[in-house]
Amino acid sequence: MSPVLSVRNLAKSFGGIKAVQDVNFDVGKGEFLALIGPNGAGKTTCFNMLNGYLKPNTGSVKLNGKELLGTPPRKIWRLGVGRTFQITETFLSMTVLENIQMALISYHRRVFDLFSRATRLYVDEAMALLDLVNMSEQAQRACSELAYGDLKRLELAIALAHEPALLLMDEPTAGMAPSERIALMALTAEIVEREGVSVVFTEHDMDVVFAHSHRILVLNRGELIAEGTGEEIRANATVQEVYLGGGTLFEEELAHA
Ligand SMILES: Nc1ncnc2c1ncn2[C@@H]1O[C@H](COP(=O)(O)OP(=O)(O)OP(=O)(O)O)[C@@H](O)[C@H]1O
Repeated sequence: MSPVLSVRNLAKSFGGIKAVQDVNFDVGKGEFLALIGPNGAGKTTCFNMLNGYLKPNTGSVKLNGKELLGTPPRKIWRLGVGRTFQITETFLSMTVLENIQMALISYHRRVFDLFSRATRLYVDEAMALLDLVNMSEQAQRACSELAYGDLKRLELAIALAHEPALLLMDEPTAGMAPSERIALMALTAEIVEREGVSVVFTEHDMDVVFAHSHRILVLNRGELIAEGTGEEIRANATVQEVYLGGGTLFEEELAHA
């Protein structure tokens, strides 16, 4: 089956810093792919080139065979590359349901004059999305009252509102307690399976990475140094050297392995 995303020879430098160098990988339909690496490895730079926020020096990024480079971020989003956004202050004052409705209204390019009218739009679709992240019972709650983990689930539902083919999640569990991280990614994995969405995520917590990803890509100093299943990555000597040398979380993980 042809890949959903195909990345070839992707490179980006900032002055003398080679943030990403000659990166190549594919993402299959329904694949849950982790992009890991020590601090400064180039993960965020890679993501920002995939979603159009950063222009690469060289390379090609194709979504279902269509070249994305040179396409503005909003258009890339419309073509099916989604990302999770943090819910900002304004949206925190709205209810959970209203937040999803706003995402749907924006996706369907509906124009509305008064918010009172907007409250009637896309209720069923919004409830279905809330159901997907097990939050339908919290539909009428104000977002400002939500626990942090619930807010993250809501952000996931919002990202799914435009039915992306590929979802990019840059450190989706940042700031969460370890048990919450596992739960959020377990839910994401379940949705990936059920809806056939492809996901690429970055994550510093190796327990989360090994628990749920189908495949792992390892970046170091901008270069892809390894690719494989959790087991293959754990056993990879180059990866161990990079992480042990860097003294990161991975060190603890390897000690427990
Ligand atoms: N806008 C920028 N200007 C200059 N240098 C940058 C810029 N963005 C990233 N870099 C540099 O590029 C390299 C890769 O950074 P990047 O943020 O992509 O790494 P990362 O793997 O996401 O790191 P972290 O895990 O710490 O978020 C780093 O050396 C960083 O300092």
